[in-house]
This record gives sequence, C-alpha cells and structure tokens, in this order.
Amino acid sequence: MTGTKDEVRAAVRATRRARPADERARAAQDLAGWMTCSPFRLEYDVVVAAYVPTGTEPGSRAMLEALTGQGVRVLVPIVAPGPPAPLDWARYDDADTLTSARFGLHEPGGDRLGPDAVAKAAVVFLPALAAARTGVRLGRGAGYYDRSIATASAAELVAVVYDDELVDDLPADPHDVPVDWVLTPGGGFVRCEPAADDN
Ligand SMILES: Nc1nc2c(c(=O)[nH]1)N(C=O)[C@@H](CNc1ccc(C(=O)N[C@@H](CCC(=O)O)C(=O)O)cc1)CN2
Ligand SMILES: Nc1ncnc2c1ncn2[C@@H]1O[C@H](COP(=O)(O)OP(=O)(O)OP(=O)(O)O)[C@@H](O)[C@H]1O
Repeated sequence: MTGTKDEVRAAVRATRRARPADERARAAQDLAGWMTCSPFRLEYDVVVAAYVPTGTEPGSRAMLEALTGQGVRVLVPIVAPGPPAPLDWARYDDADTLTSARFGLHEPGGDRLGPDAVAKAAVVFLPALAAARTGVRLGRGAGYYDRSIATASAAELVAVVYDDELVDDLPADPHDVPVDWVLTPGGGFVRCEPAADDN
C-alpha cells in the first residue's frame, strides 16, 4: 500500500466502515475458528495477550471465548488516563466483566496486572489497520503497542487484519516493532518474512 501512514489509515478506515455486516460477522466467526487451529500450543494456563474488538475492527468476543475455552489465560489491554504510555493489562474471563472505557473501548473491570504482565505472554494478538508480509504493522497511530511489546520480545506477535489489509509493503518507522505473523479470516496464520534489506 502506498502513501503516508495517515493516508493508509484513512483508506483502511473508509473500507472498514463500508464492509457489510454479514461479511464482518463471517470474518469474526472465521477468526474465532483459527484460535483452535493455530500454529501455537494454546493449552491450559498458557498466557495469551489479545484485545477486545470494537467498532469496525476484525474479530469479536468469540475470538476471546475460543481462547478461554481452551483454558488459555487471556490478557487484554487497559489504556491508562493521560498521554500514550505502555499499556496496562487485565485478565479477560468473560464478556460480562467488560465495562466501557476511553476511546469507545471495552475493558475488564478486574485487577490491573501492570505493564509488565504482557512479558509472560507466549502469543500476542495485536489489533492493526493493515500489516505487510514483511512484518510491518500499522496501528491506530498512538504508539500504544509499540511502547508495550518491547517487553514481550519472547512472544509470537500476531497482527489481526481483514484479508485485503494484508499487503506486500507498508510505510514504517524505526520504532515500529515488527510482527512475526499476520492472521486474516480467509488466510489464517501467515508467517512474515522480513524484507531482504532489513537487518
Ligand atoms: N480493541 C482495541 N483495543 C485497544 C487498541 C486497539 O487498537 N483496539 N489499542 C491499540 O493501540 C489500544 C488503544 N489505542 C487507541 C489508539 C488511538 C485511539 C484513537 O482513536 N485516538 C484518537 C481520539 C479518538 C477519541 O478521542 O475518541 C486520537 O488520538 O486522535 C484509540 C485507541 C489499546 N486497546
Ligand atoms: N517505543 C516508543 N517510545 C516512545 N514513543 C513511541 C514509541 N513507539 C511509537 N512512539 C510514538 O507514537 C506515535 C505513533 O506511532 P505509530 O504511528 O507507529 O503508531 P502505531 O504503531 O500505528 O500505533 P499503535 O502501536 O498504538 O497501534 C509516534 O509519534 C511515535 O513516535
């Protein structure tokens, strides 16, 4: 995809808004399905960080339920008040514990585990507006995840996007943390290959 990060964000947001409800619902079902046939050992007590999909984002709580259904300990992000800082984390148990939060997000009301909690995650599913096969991930532009996942360097990082948001190339900055995998509803888990000229 060409253009500045903000141009690509605007284009993706417009496409997401226009995506028919039945297609979103099918994609959410497919993404939940991939949680039970992933390339990872998602078994009892393994820690997985994910997110609560909101608005036009790909996925739904079915994705989280598919994880907790396997006994996985699911963490989801908590945005602290104030300017962007590393994300806090809380355990996701079931949808009933979610409350409305900043930016139209839904967050668990339970204990805050602190920014370091994500370091225990074996897999981190990251929300994204687009992702490149080289591992470049484009987020919403506040830098929350880039500030947070340096502490999760042992984890498999998986950007979750719609099929048409997995592209060959995206604009990148030095602070962008590359992802290892991209998950799409139609294509499942795709391993990223850093561009040949990356170090
Ligand atoms: N579901 C979900 N949870 C998530 C993220 C996400 O992308 N999706 N995040 C991924 O990072 C973090 C929150 N990041 C956000 C980054 C920017 C804006 C945003 O829209 N900012 C606008 C102001 C919008 C408003 O005031 O309502 C802005 O800063 O201009 C919202 C959330 C943590 N939790
Ligand atoms: N590790 C970091 N430390 C401090 N500032 C950072 C860090 N990572 C990103 N930023 C800042 O955050 C802002 C947004 O960065 P960028 O456009 O890459 O966000 P993004 O990856 O789309 O968002 P997100 O990570 O929340 O999904 C930029 O001003 C950038 O300088």
